[in-house]
Amino acid sequence: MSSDGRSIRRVTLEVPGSKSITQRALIAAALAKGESRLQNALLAEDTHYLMKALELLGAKISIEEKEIRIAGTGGWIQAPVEKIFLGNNGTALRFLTTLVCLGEGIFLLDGTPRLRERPVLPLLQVLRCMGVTIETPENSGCPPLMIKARGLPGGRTVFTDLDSSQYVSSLLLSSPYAARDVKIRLAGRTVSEPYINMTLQVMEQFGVAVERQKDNIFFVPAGQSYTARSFVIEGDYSSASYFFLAAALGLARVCVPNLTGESVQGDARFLRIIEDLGCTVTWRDGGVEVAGGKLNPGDVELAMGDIPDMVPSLAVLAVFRSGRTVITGASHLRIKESNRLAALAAELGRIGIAARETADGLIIDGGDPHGGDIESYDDHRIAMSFAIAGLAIPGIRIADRGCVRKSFPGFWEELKKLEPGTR
Ligand SMILES: O=C(O)C1=C[C@@H](OP(=O)(O)O)[C@@H](O)[C@H](O)C1
Ligand SMILES: C=C(OP(=O)(O)O)C(=O)O
Repeated sequence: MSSDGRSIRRVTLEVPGSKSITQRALIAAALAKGESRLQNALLAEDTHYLMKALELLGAKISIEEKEIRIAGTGGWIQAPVEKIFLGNNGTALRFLTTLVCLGEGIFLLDGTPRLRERPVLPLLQVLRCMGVTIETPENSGCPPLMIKARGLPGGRTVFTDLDSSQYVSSLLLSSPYAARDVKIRLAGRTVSEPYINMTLQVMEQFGVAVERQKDNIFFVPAGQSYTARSFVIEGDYSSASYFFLAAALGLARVCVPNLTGESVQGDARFLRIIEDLGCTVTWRDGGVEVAGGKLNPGDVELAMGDIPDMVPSLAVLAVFRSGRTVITGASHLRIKESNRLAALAAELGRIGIAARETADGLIIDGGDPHGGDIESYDDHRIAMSFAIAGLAIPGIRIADRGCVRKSFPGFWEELKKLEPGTR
């Protein structure tokens, strides 16, 4: 029953395979020798850019019956004549920056104007210290990158005060093929740490051992290689968060199949957050069911540094709570597909919600939202989170709906199941 006594219908909503696991599995499979098969992989703009790039680097990839088949390179990376264009795929840009170092020759990595604003400098500095020659012709520490590769030398490295975990994942993923052992130490602040754990898990699943000598020290022995395999990818928790949000707002009881409670995906924590805010979460039949509708009032503060992609979903949830929601630890949202802190503050303002950007997050006072035209900033997560607000408030229109193609091309189709009057 909803708070006004109406019974709430149950809706099953499907999400594609995890974007982050798919991209790691693609890298491991492309470096392995022999054929790997990825089932339930994400087929979306980001993964298409990565697959196209891996083909240019020598992997053979085909998609048959939704299964991705990859004949790996065995670590022999070829230098393409053309430049490698990655759209606005930050993960692929960072992962390939180290991977191309395994080859010999000149590699050019580039992307959209927004990708050209997304930093890679901390990773470039580490690779340069190892002896790799890398130029950023725009002299910005951002793409386009020109990498003159002669194999990855390896050695000891330190990353200090990370603004992206993707640099660490990048170095970890290619390190088994380095000339020497690689030892990585993380100093100071780390963000998005669950993604590093995910990298370690996928490496292990493809047969590579990484020694975690301390929480912040990783040792990858040289002379290892990935083993080609069949690999099943679990559902994407980031994509599922929009449907959990819909359940939290009382739009339906939402069941999402193909998710496990023991996932390595950090974004699974969004379920615990909404549980604490008053939702009920039940695990059944290999999936999860969320019921909500009555959110606990009062002020809350949430540190989101580990799960940055959940901030848009949480920000929209905050609109519908009475009380203040303070989001901290999220300054790295400024270097995502859009400057997500600025984008969220601006768009919440357009629907009548007081939201203020802070040095590392947002302060949002829940209230009485009204309709409005929402700018997407070519950012899938802004479009998808406000789309849920649009089901709860009349008169919300989302500009550039197509930007969801980056991670969830079927989003709007799936969302129709939540529209009033559909069964
Ligand atoms: O490694 C990954 O798959 C990702 C890491 C995170 O980025 P940062 O580590 O840059 O925060 C996350 O925001 C991104 O969507 C995917
Ligand atoms: C930040 C994201 O992706 P990427 O960094 O790979 O562009 C995202 O999907 O929210």
